[in-house]
Amino acid sequence: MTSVGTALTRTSSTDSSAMSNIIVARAVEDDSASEGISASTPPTSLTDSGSLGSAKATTDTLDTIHEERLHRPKRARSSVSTYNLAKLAEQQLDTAPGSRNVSGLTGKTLVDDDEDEYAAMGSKVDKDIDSSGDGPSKSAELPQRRSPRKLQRRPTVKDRVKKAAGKVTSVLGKRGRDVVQAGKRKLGMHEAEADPQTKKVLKELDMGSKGILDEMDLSDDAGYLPPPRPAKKARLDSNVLQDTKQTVPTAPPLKITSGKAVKKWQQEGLYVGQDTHADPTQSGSRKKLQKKRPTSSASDLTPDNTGEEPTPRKTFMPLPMFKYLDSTRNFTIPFDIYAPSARKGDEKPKDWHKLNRNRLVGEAKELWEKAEKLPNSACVCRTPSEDEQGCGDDCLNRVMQYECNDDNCKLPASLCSNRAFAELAARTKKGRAFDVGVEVVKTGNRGFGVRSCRTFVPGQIIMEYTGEIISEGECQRRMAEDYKDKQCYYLMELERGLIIDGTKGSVARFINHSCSPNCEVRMVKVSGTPRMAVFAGEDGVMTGDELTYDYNFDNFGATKQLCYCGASNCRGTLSKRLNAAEQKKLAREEGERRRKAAEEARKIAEAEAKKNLVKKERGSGWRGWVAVDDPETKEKLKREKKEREEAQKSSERARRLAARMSGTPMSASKRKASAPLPIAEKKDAKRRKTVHALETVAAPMHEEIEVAQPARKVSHIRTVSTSSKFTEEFHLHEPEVSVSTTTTAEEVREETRLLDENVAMTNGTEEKEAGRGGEAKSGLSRTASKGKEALKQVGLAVKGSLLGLDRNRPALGSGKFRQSTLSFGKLG
Ligand SMILES: C[S@@+](CC[C@H](N)C(=O)[O-])C[C@H]1O[C@@H](n2cnc3c(N)ncnc32)[C@H](O)[C@@H]1O
Repeated sequence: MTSVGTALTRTSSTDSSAMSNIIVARAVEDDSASEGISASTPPTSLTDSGSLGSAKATTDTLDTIHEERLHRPKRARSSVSTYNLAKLAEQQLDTAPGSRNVSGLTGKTLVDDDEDEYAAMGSKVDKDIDSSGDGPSKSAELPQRRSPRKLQRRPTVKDRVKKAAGKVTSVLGKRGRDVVQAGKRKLGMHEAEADPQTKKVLKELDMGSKGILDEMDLSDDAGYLPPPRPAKKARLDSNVLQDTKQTVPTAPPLKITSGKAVKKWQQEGLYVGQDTHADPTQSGSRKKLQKKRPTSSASDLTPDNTGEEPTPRKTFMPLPMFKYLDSTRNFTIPFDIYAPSARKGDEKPKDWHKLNRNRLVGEAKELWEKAEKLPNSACVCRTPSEDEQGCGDDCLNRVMQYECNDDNCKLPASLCSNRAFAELAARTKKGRAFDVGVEVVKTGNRGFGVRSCRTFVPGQIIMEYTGEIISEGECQRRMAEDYKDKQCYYLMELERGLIIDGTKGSVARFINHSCSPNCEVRMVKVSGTPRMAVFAGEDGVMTGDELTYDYNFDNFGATKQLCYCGASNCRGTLSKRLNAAEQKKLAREEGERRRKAAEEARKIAEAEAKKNLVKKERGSGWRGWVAVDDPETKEKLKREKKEREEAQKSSERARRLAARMSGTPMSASKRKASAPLPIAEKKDAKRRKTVHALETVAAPMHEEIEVAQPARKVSHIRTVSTSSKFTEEFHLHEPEVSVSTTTTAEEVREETRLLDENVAMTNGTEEKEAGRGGEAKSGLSRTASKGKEALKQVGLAVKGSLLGLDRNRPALGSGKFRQSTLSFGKLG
């Protein structure tokens, strides 16, 4: 490629556009020259008609511009192949250097009248492309040879701007440096005149290797650089404002844009906030929405094209998607995003004939026609203030259950709030899911039901209850014959003895009953015709809620259907709502029933508490083992024991014991007659009975004086028995006490008293138990028999001994006594 020397300027950074933006400044001698050539940038593609017609366009009048505004110029598409313009320019320069124009191609623009030149250019291009081998020949794509008139392109916005300005501007930014500088000076962007040295540097900087210009970022630091160019739009605006005023004061105002497509940001969807300015109900036409919405741009605060206040862009987090929702974390989808919808495969109601309009059936027709015409109603509501609604609660039409319309209401529809059916008709006309707003779904235990797919404000109409309008007679017949085996009835009283049978009817027939409903059904006369509709209750309806109303069911049959509404105030059955007096009576009865139940519960609780108290007082009788190595504990135990002894001496029991020992036994019957035994004693008495039976065999003269004690840890120390004396020594560890039994009656008594409390001994099982104890067996058996013998001699009998050694530790002196009884008795 031949270098075009210093005259070439590169203004774009991309390869393709770099080539297409080449201009030959050599041909431009001064500012006036630039006027002549105006926007004669070589075509960047075959379809870039803007370039082709540019020369002609500059001569058009403003009138033409105005006309042309009706037709938007087509923009060049980047996908279309472009000429190798550098090469073309090179050839043109070589072949006709003297006749080059600013495009550097032919010395004339492509739309020059000289047809031969045009043809030559076409063949040149063809040849050039073919020979380059870059791809298929583009000759087929070349503009067809046509009259110069036809080749004129429509002026673009830029053209119009230039025209309006009257002189050439730097609209396209594709001028030689001189032209650009001249243009800048014209725009008041004065550049300091560079000295020759600076010019040289600039020249060098402008030149890249191989004659291709590099795009340079020349910072202001250099001192000789022009001030930064204002944004293109600003330049355009200032140009137009300046130049239009001066040169074409009569020109009609032109809408000037930068020519760039404005990025339109989505206003709804996953990544945008929820309360959009757009009404989602109107979202059918994308275009409409776009118009409604303020145009936003990348910045968060961007003034829109309409010149309104900047609209802050919503920066909410996106909705959680995919994996996040699969996790076990509970997540509630915001109501205005949540869009429940029946799924594929969900059960659908069968045998349902949809009927979206009321249909008069049988004699109902006659009744309807014969019926006295309803009197007309008219309201006199005043125009509401800004924060009010027209035709509110005191609207005469509303009170009379009439819907307002243009005949009976003076307010315009937009200000009247009593036009529910009109609103419904407008909303459902489109028939889209959101507008309809409900769907039929299967419930757990109440058959099908109706779910809301959107929100409804309190009192808003949701849907009409339609079906066959029948007479009361027909209703009875259907109940008795047609529906006798049915579980569900869809009959609703309309008025004047007419009934709507929704068996064939609208979706409203599927609405279930609730004792705490979120909707209500009301009759409204629309243009004199009574119609039923379901309205949102006083709390409104949220997306996903099941719609319910109170059936206030008149149950003629004997059996009442159970209600599964689950409300806290559920009446239990699908029955009639009670009036105030009935409710009062019911409440009274309910109160009484509750009071009785509470009394009963209190009694039971008291009895239970008593039982527990007795249990607690009685105790378990087992205290468990206590370690007595600690001297302090030992001391404490001794002290406690002494206190107990003191207390017992003066106790009733001690007196009785003393009485017995002194030979005045109390019979069991007498004892019974006296003060009742404490529970522990009762238990002991039972045990004594057993003991007594044994004793009867062994020592019939014996009188029991000892009772059983729970096992205690006892160390047997020594048994000494002589003919006159029976001594056994043992040590009781809990409570800490050393016991020495003696043969004397006094000593035995004393021991007995001590043992009464502390020592556990076996009765009757001693030999058996001891038999397993090896050494203990002989020793203890012997001791026992000797002891008994000795006691006999001193007038005492002993039944039982220090036996019942622990099987695992049979050695004498270290055994643990299990439950055992030591009985002493006086020989008769
Ligand atoms: C007008 S239909 C409602 C739609 C009905 N669930 C269906 O599947 O066609 C009335 C019937 O629904 C059932 N139903 C409605 N609400 C109910 C409730 N709260 N508890 C039990 N059954 C109910 C009863 O069988 C009743 O006769």
